[in-house]
Amino acid sequence: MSTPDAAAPAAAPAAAAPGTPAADDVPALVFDDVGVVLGGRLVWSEGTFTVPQGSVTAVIGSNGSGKTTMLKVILGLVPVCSGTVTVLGHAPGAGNADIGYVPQDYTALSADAIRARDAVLLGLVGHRWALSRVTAAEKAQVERALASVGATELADRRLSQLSGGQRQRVAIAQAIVSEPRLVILDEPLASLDLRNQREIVELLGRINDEYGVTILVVAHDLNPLLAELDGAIYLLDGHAHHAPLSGVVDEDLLSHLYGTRIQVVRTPQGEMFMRSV
Ligand SMILES: Nc1ncnc2c1ncn2[C@@H]1O[C@H](COP(=O)(O)OP(=O)(O)OP(=O)(O)O)[C@@H](O)[C@H]1O
Repeated sequence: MSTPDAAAPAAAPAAAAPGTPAADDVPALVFDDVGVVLGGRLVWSEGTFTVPQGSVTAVIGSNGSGKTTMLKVILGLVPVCSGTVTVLGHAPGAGNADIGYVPQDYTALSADAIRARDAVLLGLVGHRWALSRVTAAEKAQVERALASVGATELADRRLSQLSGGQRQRVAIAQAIVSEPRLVILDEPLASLDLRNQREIVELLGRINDEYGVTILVVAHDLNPLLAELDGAIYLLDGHAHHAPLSGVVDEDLLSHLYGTRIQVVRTPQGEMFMRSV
């Protein structure tokens, strides 16, 4: 886990027995008839789906449909009002050491004056920050995480001195430094230009390919992610669903989801993209 917020004590939804080891063959997520109420209002319900380990999955839906709430349920930060949730074989919150989290407002949450290397270190030893010396092995792990996101040269710079794309790399390094099995990112492409969007998506694809890490990413625009996606959790008409990519890239579904006519374009070169028409 990479943020103090995400490391908060889990709520206690009905779920799988805590302490069950996260075996490689358990699904990343199992939702069974899950619903969530916030402030007395049902956000979404009837969530019944399975997300396999090693997959890249988008979380999509219109503004306010409950995407961030979905992530908070998975992290054990929001209790469910019905159904059961299992995350890597555990109750939500119980297996958070296996989850890396990049919040939507990473920059706002992190102290701007902190150096990139120390921000990544927080993802590894945040729970005992300043309590004990950092070991050589932990320092090496931090350098590896920085290198794997192409941020070695940024290590000594303060977050306030980095561009949005550079900060997003540091945020991802912080999320993966503890070698999690599931990485959750809340709108990591928001406010990035097209080149940085492409680079971050390629980086997520590489983390998924090389380490088999399951990736869950909230996105408003599926286009930059299409090459890497296996499927999507979509929030539609107050219900949570999951479908493989072939099921999600459907003009009627996407038009209904976004409340505007969406056309799926396939080029003779085999490329695919969506546009509002
Ligand atoms: N703590 C809370 N108490 C009451 N209602 C809340 C709380 N947090 C969120 N909500 C409401 O729950 C709904 C879902 O919010 P959420 O942030 O999950 O949506 P979202 O799909 O991530 O939105 P966006 O795309 O705009 O970021 C919204 O109507 C929001 O106002």
